[in-house]
Amino acid sequence: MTERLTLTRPDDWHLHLRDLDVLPHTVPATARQMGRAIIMPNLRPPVMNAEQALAYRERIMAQVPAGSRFEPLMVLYLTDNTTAEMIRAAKATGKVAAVKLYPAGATTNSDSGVTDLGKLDDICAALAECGMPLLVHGEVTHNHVDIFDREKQFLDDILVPLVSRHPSLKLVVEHITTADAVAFVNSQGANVGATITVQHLAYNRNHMLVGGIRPHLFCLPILKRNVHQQALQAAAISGSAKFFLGTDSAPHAKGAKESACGCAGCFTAYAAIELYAEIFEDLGALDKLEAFASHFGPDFYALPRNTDTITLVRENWQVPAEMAFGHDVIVPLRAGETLRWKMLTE
Ligand SMILES: NC(=O)N[C@@H](CC(=O)O)C(=O)O
Ligand SMILES: [Zn+2]
Ligand SMILES: [Zn+2]
Repeated sequence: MTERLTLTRPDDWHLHLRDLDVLPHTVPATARQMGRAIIMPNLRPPVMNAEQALAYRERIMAQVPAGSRFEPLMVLYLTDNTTAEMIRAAKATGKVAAVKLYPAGATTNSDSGVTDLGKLDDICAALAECGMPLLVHGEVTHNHVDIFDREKQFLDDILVPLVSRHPSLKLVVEHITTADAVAFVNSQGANVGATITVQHLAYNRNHMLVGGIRPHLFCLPILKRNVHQQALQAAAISGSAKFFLGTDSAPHAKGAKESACGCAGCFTAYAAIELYAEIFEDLGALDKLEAFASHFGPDFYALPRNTDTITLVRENWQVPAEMAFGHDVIVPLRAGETLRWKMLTE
């Protein structure tokens, strides 16, 4: 049995740090493990232009612990008013790595998102020209489409035509949740990839709904049936460079989750690599973890792989029931449970 595992330092290609008083908690949690992270722009108001991205980056950098070389990779939030010129200006800063498409109303703080996805052609052309990836929250938002079918419908209605109009566009289907998304990504060239979260690998909708409703497992896109979970697991351990680590760690205060109308999002950043290690080990594929966590993401983004390493040791430890979160508390994924891997801190 492997007792100790040394990996190239991983990166998180999908992360929510939020802002202001919670940054002193969210930034160190990720900076301890990850070399870089793609910082999601769904603040209120969102990060819509280069200037806002640089200002947000400064607020993040102010909370990076001394000695850490953590680098936040900033992202612009597409709205109906984003122009190709704004994309080029963001690229020119050298600090903005990607652009995020949230269909309006699809998820947390997405009300300023794009309302007419048919009008994205100029933006996609500018992105393809800059070599900047388009990151998508891939769900349609129509009332008549069942919440469990929204990802598949987005693939069929939006992404298939989009990639055929922009064959060289780099596209990341974020936090994929279905066998359909795995098949879509596999059917495309090397310019189309996907992130896979801890929660979508570890759980299916039964875990969330059988025996009582578990609000801390509620995230978007929502957990699907077990056959989809199995397809995601197979993709993650397949060794295909199209699938890489993106936690979608999305903290919401305890009261906002344990509520009559609870927020979507799971907090996993505190032990992201340990959580993935446990899943990969359970799937008999610990040897596939390093490429998924540390190689395929930078390769896709055309960035160098990290040159330092982290070490995990087999050691049981109990996840706290709650963690500090600004003036509030947060309930982490797997609160109160025992994890079996622990990252050594230098
Ligand atoms: N994934 C989630 O359930 N929530 C994310 C938004 C997102 O990534 O869709 C959040 O910002 O809370
Ligand atoms: Zn999303
Ligand atoms: Zn997210």
